[in-house]
Amino acid sequence: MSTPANEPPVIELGNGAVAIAGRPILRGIDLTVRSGEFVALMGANGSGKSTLVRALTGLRPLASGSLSLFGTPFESFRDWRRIGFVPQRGGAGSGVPASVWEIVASGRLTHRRLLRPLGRRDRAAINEALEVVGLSHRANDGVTTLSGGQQQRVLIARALAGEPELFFLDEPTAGVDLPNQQVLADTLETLSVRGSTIVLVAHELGPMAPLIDRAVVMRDGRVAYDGPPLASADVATAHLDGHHHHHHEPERHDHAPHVSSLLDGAP
Ligand SMILES: Nc1ncnc2c1ncn2[C@@H]1O[C@H](COP(=O)(O)OP(=O)(O)OP(=O)(O)O)[C@@H](O)[C@H]1O
Repeated sequence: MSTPANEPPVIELGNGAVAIAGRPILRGIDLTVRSGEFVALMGANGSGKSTLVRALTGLRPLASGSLSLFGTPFESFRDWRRIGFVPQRGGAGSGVPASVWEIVASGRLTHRRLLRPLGRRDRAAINEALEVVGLSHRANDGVTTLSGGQQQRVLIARALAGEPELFFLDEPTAGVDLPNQQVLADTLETLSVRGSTIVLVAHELGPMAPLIDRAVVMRDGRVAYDGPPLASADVATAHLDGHHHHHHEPERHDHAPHVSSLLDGAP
């Protein structure tokens, strides 16, 4: 996924800080993500991963710092269809039992002109998204009749239907069984090979480990590590938690290995 040198970063956050109810949650965050990168955002519970994703998607305001998306300052950014967000599962499927197709179609709404029915192109995108996650045959079923892992795939299909260039996924494999994790990993690989930029919040990478270009490890609301994925991300977390009380200078790393070379078994 080589990027033309003149292309602006997809995400550029400088010295970002977030406070919730007056309490500092994130501090001094510098994060640059380039087009086509597959970044894993890791770290212990409560280290600030979800809060960072919310700040990057505008769901949580920055107390200070500068944020640009696709080279546009956040304040003037309007092109939200370029961004897909798969939230942490949790309540998905509770309440109104929408059908799988309806949930996925909701991800297409930003493309649709106001009050116009979905067009042929919209339907094609919705159906393709269902196919990618392997749920075409469940399109008309209520989401509540699906397993947790399948519901997670519905949420990914919803983001896919919008055909975004940048995907945020918050813990998509939490509580998902291994076969479903593998389907998720295959889906993300497809997206990555197509050139999508992916920011994945994950506690454990599991079958997604070989896809990652770069790991960003959060600790106490700061970036404790930014660099090539280590042999085991759990080692990274354990290492950082166990021995270091001061955060590391982030390690810059602009030449991420290609997904394909990782899959070929290169280091
Ligand atoms: N809405 C909120 N109100 C109060 N505190 C919050 C809120 N959201 C997050 N926090 C606090 O901010 C800190 C970071 O939380 P965050 O959810 O970003 O961490 P995380 O790394 O994503 O953890 P997890 O893996 O548990 O999702 C935690 O101390 C949490 O208690």
